[in-house]
Amino acid sequence: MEATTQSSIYTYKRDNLIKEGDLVFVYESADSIKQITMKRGAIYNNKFGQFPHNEIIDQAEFGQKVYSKQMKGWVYMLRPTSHVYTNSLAQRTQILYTPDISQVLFRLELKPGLRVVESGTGSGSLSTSIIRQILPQGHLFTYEFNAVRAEKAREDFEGKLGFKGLVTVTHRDVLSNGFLLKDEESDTILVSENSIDAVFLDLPRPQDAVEHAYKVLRKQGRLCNFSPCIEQVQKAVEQMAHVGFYEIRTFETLSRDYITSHLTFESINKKTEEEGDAEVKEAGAGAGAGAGGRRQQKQREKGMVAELPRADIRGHTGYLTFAIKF
Ligand SMILES: C[S@@+](CC[C@H](N)C(=O)[O-])C[C@H]1O[C@@H](n2cnc3c(N)ncnc32)[C@H](O)[C@@H]1O
Repeated sequence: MEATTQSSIYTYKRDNLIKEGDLVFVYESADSIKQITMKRGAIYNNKFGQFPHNEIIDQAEFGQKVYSKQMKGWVYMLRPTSHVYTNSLAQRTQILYTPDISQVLFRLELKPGLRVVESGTGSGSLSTSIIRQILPQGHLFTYEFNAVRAEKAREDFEGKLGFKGLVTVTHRDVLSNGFLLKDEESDTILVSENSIDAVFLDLPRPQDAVEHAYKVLRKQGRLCNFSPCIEQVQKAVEQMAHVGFYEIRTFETLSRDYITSHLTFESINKKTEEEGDAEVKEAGAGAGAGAGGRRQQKQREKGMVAELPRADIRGHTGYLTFAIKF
């Protein structure tokens, strides 16, 4: 892919330097990642102090640690990726997360050049991953019946994410009106019967969208439905079989995260002496205070690295049902 002057969620810049207009993910900690667009004169503020954009633009690189003006702490300036975007977007609805998104991209066999239909758009979490998978020649047609969400998604995709020309957001109730689509201005047919490679559904009463999906899918096109409850799955599956889908299979994705932690022997020993208890203290991951951060760095060197399961494991999100049109 060509180098560009603006880094969007899909362009890969060979030049690693952060420029004005670049979308940057500010990593404060694993649980706090903020999106900012670099603008001369602007200042990013957090608990560590001020981060003037002027001191970052044309000076810092993606992946670099940047200290606040007051030297009270630091953040990492990260390049945009789908995973980080999903974990930092403005949530307007329930969203799909990486474990489910991975299954969807893989089992729908999405690849560059494909034409995909999605409904509802929601917060655009899945949409961004689909677009990244099918660019540069593919296209996503995404439908959302909430007018405000449709407009916000259009703004995000065409503005800060740099997806103009790769996605069409349509404000529509797809259960009543289906997916056939025409550009009224140019009178061009955008979505016709048998013209789509994959359809993804994430909306209430999916069974009422199944026939619409069948109509626009080409032969061997793939359908995926995401439903949080099994009763909805049963109705959708019944309808899929009824309209002529084959290879209908449902999956539930359960994923256990492990966190890489730096454990300090110093803290283990101190605790043992004080309490006779070998409790382990984490030296802390991610951003930290300036002097404190350097102290932690030294402790880390003396400690060990361990993989610990997250306490707050994400459980059931929903069921993914896949089917093929023959
Ligand atoms: C759970 S959200 C989708 C989240 C999305 N998959 C994501 O990852 O960000 C469901 C969306 O479907 C929309 N929706 C519900 N019924 C619809 C319909 N009949 N036609 C179009 N969109 C609909 C809702 O407004 C809502 O925004």
